[in-house]
Amino acid sequence: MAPFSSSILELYTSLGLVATASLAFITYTITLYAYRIYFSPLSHIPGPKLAAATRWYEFYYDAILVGKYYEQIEQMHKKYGPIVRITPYEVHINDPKYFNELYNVAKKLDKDPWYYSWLSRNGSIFATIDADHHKLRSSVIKRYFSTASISRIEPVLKTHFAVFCRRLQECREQKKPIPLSDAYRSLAVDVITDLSVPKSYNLLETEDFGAVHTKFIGNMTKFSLANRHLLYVNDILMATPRWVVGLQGPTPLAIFDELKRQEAQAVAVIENQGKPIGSKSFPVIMNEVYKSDLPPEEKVLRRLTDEIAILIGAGSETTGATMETITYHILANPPILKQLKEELENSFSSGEAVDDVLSYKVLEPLPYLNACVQEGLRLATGVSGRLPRINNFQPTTYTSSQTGKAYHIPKGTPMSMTIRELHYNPDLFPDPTKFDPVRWLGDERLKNEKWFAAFGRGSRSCVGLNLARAELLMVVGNLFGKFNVRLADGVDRSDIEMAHDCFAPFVKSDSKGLNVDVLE
Ligand code: HEM
Repeated sequence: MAPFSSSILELYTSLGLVATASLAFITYTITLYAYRIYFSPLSHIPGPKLAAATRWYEFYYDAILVGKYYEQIEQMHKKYGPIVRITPYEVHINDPKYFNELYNVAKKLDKDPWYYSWLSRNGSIFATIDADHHKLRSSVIKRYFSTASISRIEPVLKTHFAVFCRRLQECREQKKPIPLSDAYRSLAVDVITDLSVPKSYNLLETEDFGAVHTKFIGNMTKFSLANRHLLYVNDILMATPRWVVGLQGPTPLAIFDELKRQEAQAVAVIENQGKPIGSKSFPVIMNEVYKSDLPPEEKVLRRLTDEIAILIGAGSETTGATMETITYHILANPPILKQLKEELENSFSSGEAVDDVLSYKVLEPLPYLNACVQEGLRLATGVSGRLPRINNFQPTTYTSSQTGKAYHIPKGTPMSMTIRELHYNPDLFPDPTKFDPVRWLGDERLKNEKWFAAFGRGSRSCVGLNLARAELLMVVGNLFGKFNVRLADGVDRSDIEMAHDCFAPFVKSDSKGLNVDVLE
């Protein structure tokens, strides 16, 4: 046994080491934070000092409070003006006139690798960082969803809308409310999986209208907010044996299983070498990607899995949430409902409206229907994230359109803007929270188009916009052209409005969802 005096000496020595290490860490942290606040090339950009000092500030609002940093950023703009430093590395701009300048096809900007690391889907076109690499990867998918492609896709859309209408009829007969929040997202998942992967999901056929899958997307998206800050959380989950994940509870297990299902689709594409399997008589996107002249490293399992995961997520949550917003506002505004129904009734013979699914082709020319969809896209803002871009070649000068003051932004700095701030700006859209389709009719439309950016702008704008528009017109056209529906008891606006920014807008956790009754 060591003598008493030598134990004390050892204790003092180890305490001394701990104290020295702690002191060194504190000194380093203070020096680093002081450098970031007072000496970094971004120190002249206004904003809260804590946000400039450390990313833990954002972590608190983003990962702990779950998608609440957007509210802080709004407050920062109110206090500090149109440009603010929101992290040690990133500036955020709220100046509508600058939107088209930042998100401009003529500019070769990269995405911010940190921000887009959120889902660990770097193989997808969505999360591809480098502008040239993105151009290479996105060519096949962009072709697939061109404006002209919608007539090719229309029979697939009609098949799934027929299931949607049948499920509505069943609810009418059984006098049961229909959970549209789930049904809409599942409709969108069924369409995008039919078009893009070997095995379609057919969620609308399930008893619960695909509620389990909707929950998966929500949980996965929220869970991934931590991944952005504590890198590799998602990768660790996927590398963990299933039984160990199971010990963490049903939510991680459901996420794990669904991600494995997405991977299995990529395996099927590779094993069949892009040849169709099953009964699909139309080209499937991921098979087209596999058969394309992209280099072999663009066709490996991880890259195809990433693309599939993003197509399913991007193609469903955004579209489903927008359908939900449009439907709620039409039902909550009887004069709008009346005008829309009149337009639909005057456009089709009663037989057409009753027997068949109203197709995109017949709905597309209707002005009031289009105006309702456009206004819903504005209010829903299907992407609430802040979309940071980086100019890695040269610095940027941002000049405030309000004060004329110029700010130097060094090259390599993530610069972000938020579509929502454009769409909810009262100078551009008076009474911005009001659902008012008239904004999109006649001359008003010409004036307002300039400030509409639901699908983003520039070279990284939405590849699925033609598909999304077709789905939105068909859902609103069929729901109100073929059925009489009303909001179920207790449903209000707070059930469909954004409460969390998880890149996509998510409603409050105790939302009742958009439930409607289908009337005779
Ligand atoms: C109302 C529905 C939709 C809205 C509001 C919407 C909005 C957007 C926005 C704003 C972006 C740009 C994101 C960024 O800058 O990081 C985007 C990108 C994207 N969207 Fe959509 N989207 C919708 C539907 C769809 C659909 C149906 C698909 C299915 C194909 C889709 C697939 C994608 C993909 C793959 C990207 C990444 C594009 C790229 O980086 O090249 N979206 N979407």
